[in-house]
Amino acid sequence: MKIAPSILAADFGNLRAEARAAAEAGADWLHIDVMDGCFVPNISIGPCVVQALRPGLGIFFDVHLMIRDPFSYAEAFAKAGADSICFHYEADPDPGRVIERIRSLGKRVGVAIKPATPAEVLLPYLDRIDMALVMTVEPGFGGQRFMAGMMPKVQMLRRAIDASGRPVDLQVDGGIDSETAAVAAQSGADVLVAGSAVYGKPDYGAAIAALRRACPDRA
Ligand SMILES: O=C(CO)[C@H](O)[C@H](O)COP(=O)(O)O
Ligand SMILES: [Fe+2]
Repeated sequence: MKIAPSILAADFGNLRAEARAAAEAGADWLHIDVMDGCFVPNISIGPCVVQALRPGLGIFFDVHLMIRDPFSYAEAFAKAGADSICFHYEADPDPGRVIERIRSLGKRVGVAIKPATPAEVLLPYLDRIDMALVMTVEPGFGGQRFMAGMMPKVQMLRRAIDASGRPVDLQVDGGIDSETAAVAAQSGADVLVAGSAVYGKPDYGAAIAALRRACPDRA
């Protein structure tokens, strides 16, 4: 199980130290939420912030693009130091061309689906992506309640990924805490994003360890 703290819940006045603290506390990936005020009703950070965080920080940068036109912006995030670029299926009428674009930039590629989007839309792309992301909140804000109703989508994708034989990560994002981490892991997720459940706690190491402990062995 990989734990990916989301810096959306970090102290933005202290972002470099916060990113480093999560890495030193045992995080596997750093989840970086990018919001444009168009695709979602909130604005967070852009490529220059990703670039500012990169020097001296070896942790895997998992960039979650909640923006319109990911095709055009992928290059800026790749140059800024993203390791993985995950865009929303709903953000481009031709997700295949965005996948190819990110791949051509030499980055790992993920595709995310909003709660109203059926998981079946991802099936045609499982042969060419590195990660599928099932949102368990409406994208746009941290600190929302986990939507357990998304678990059948996670279960279906777990079966499809296993059947494909490809190493596709299955990420769940939104409302993860010790209780919901167990639910997501049991459903087949292998990467958990956690904003408030890490950055909202006084001890990041203990918070990450608690999430890991909550997950059953299968995960
Ligand atoms: O993509 C996101 C919101 O759109 C965030 O990654 C997510 O909400 C994490 O925050 P929390 O764990 O507090 O729910
Ligand atoms: Fe996210």
